[in-house]
Amino acid sequence: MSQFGVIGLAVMGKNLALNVRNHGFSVAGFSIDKPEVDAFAKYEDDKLKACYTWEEFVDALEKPRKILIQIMAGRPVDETIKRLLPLLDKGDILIDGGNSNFHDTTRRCEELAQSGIHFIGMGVSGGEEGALNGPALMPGGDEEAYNEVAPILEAMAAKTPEGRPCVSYIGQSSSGHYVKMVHNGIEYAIMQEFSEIYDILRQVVGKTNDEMSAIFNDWNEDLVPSYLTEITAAVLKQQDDLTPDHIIDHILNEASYKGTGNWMLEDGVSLGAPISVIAEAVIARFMSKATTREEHHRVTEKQDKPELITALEKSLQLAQAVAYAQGFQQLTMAAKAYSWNLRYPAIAQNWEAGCIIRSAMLKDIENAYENDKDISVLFQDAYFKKLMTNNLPALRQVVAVAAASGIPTPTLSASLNYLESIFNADLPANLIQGQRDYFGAHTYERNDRPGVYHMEWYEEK
Ligand SMILES: NC(=O)C1=CN([C@@H]2O[C@H](COP(=O)(O)OP(=O)(O)OC[C@H]3O[C@@H](n4cnc5c(N)ncnc54)[C@H](OP(=O)(O)O)[C@@H]3O)[C@@H](O)[C@H]2O)C=CC1
Ligand SMILES: O=C(CO)[C@H](O)[C@H](O)COP(=O)(O)O
Repeated sequence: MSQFGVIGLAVMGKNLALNVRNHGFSVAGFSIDKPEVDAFAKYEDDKLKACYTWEEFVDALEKPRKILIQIMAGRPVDETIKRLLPLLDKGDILIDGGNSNFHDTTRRCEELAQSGIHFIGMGVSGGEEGALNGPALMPGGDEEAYNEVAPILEAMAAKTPEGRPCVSYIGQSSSGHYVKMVHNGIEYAIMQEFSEIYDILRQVVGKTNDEMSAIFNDWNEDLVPSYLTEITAAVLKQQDDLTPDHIIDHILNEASYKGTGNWMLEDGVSLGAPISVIAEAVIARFMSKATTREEHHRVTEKQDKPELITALEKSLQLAQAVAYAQGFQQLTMAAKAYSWNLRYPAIAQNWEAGCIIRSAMLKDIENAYENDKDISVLFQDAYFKKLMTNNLPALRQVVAVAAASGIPTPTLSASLNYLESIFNADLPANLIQGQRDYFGAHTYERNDRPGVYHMEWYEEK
């Protein structure tokens, strides 16, 4: 009998199953796609079983069954649960490891609780390589069920540099999938920040692909050590296999998306979360498909100055911190709105290895929330306040240089505007309140006395 089951044996499911097996647990795998099962069967041994029918799969599992569903999110997950339910027993545990929308997970938690099936909505990050060698896992939902599967999840998860597993119970209901959604929103933001820095390096500083690759490699050892820095250097260096050029110069500049970043924005809007950088990153992907591609005037004078390259590195470091800060800010607002008891140091720890947004900075974020779990803005923490003070002049300089050169910097500019606004007691929203009260009698509050006021701005005609 197998200790763990995986449904869906595409890139993620197959590698997660192999990961479980490689950590000494027996695993059974099933997919509705026969070629996927055939490919999986090639790994068969005394700890790995490939199953060709739903019944064979369910019967191969030890009770209570522990089943990871790793398939395309959306309706396929509901269809799979519907197909499985008659074959399961009360007390069995279902884990949805796909990128499911958290609203679907909330509903599934409620529906499955009524059937006596324990349900865990689990965010998974790390791509193909992470799935095999150690992903970051973000499980939420039934805590009792989490404790049952924790030994397997902890064994398969990535480990932080200190050897701690990148998995822990996130919280109630759909909070695990919510945290994965926020992870992806941060991912969109940091990726867009990299692309803007790349644009300035090539257009304004005039660096070649190999030079830019070397610069990102240097930064990976310096102020911006992260997986995304590492792969940016690798992507820029890669030769094309169809032409003598670098592949980057032949990749169409339209960014696709499956939607998790968009979902974060949708919920951010409903919560009133000031996630401007993530919003700009989502919209930048839309813009990459919407642009007319007509050339406009750009200042072409090159500025190959070491000071500008240093300013770009400091800007990227600070903008990356803003992306994380906005993600955590939305998490704190969601925790309040949805009554989740989220542990922010544990979430930062879960992201320290294995996932796409892993970086050395996450340890500093873990420390910040360990020191004060109630900070509403990451830059209230002493370490991040100092980072902001040190790097803000560089970010101002970079945004100004880009603007003067006609280079769009939606996320770098939004990062700057966030920092200029978030500690600003003098924002001009008083004028907006005056206008609202003028045209719509919407009332306003005063800064010198309590209460709600309305001004008779004009005489009625
Ligand atoms: N790829 C990545 O880097 C990451 C992916 N994820 C998430 O993990 C999940 C799996 O991703 P990935 O491995 O890339 O594969 P896909 O997202 O491409 O999903 C393919 C799998 O879903 C199965 N499937 C589709 N429709 C159904 C259905 N109606 N019933 C049962 N199975 C169905 C497919 O079977 P069939 O071939 O028959 O259609 C196949 O096994 C997704 O939710 C994805 O968002 C999470 C983190 C990273
Ligand atoms: O979850 C992931 C990484 O963390 C997946 O790779 C996801 O598909 C990335 O999002 P998008 O496809 O929208 O860029």
